[in-house]
Amino acid sequence: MIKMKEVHKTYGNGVVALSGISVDIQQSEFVYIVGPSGAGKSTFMKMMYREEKPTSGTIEINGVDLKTIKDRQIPQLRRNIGVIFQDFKLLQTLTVYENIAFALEVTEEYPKQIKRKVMDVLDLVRLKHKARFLPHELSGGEQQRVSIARSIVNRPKVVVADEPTGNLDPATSWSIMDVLEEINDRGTTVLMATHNKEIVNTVKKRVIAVENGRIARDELRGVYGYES
Ligand SMILES: Nc1ncnc2c1ncn2[C@@H]1O[C@H](COP(=O)(O)OP(=O)(O)OP(=O)(O)O)[C@@H](O)[C@H]1O
Repeated sequence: MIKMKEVHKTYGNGVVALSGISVDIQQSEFVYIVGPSGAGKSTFMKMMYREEKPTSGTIEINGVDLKTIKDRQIPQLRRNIGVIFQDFKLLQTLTVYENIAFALEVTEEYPKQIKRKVMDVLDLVRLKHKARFLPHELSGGEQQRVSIARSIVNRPKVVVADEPTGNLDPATSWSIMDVLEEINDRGTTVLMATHNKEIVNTVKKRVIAVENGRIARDELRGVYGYES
């Protein structure tokens, strides 16, 4: 479902962030992207939702070639790919409910359907009771669960999570991991860039290690393999 072929990325300042990345990821896989700081993990993730374009090479998601896609088709692409960030990126003036509904309204759904879908995902992340809260009234873990709910409300086939536990304490990180595993069990492909050694070494999944912009390891049920 995700095919990267010989992907290179050189930023405008001349930094080579990725070189010669080729990888195949199947529907329903759970993949950790690990590697030292500055190795190219975020750049790899940004390619998936076309925040960045490759300098050369091809990326295909669900048969759609991201290189030839037109700008006006990007919103459609992004509805098929849920994105979760380390810093949640919730809209601070909107309630939990509104933050999630916002992601749906651009798809022009009926109000009744919007309500059902938002409450369903809030149920999944165990936050139905906080639907009317504002982001600043929630803990970090709760905010991340809202952002996960927002990322999956359009039922994307792929969820891309860039350091989703980076700002959270260990116990909260495990609860986020539970939610991501549940989404994955329902058939969604999950790509998670992380520095969380304990999670990677405990919840065994495919591990793709990026070092100096290249794939250094790609192992099923792999290990974190770095000191921190
Ligand atoms: N927008 C940008 N413009 C120029 N250089 C960039 C840009 N974004 C990242 N880089 C550079 O590309 C390289 C890879 O960065 P990237 O953020 O992908 O690494 P990372 O593995 O995610 O790091 P970390 O674990 O610290 O988040 C780094 O050398 C970084 O400085």
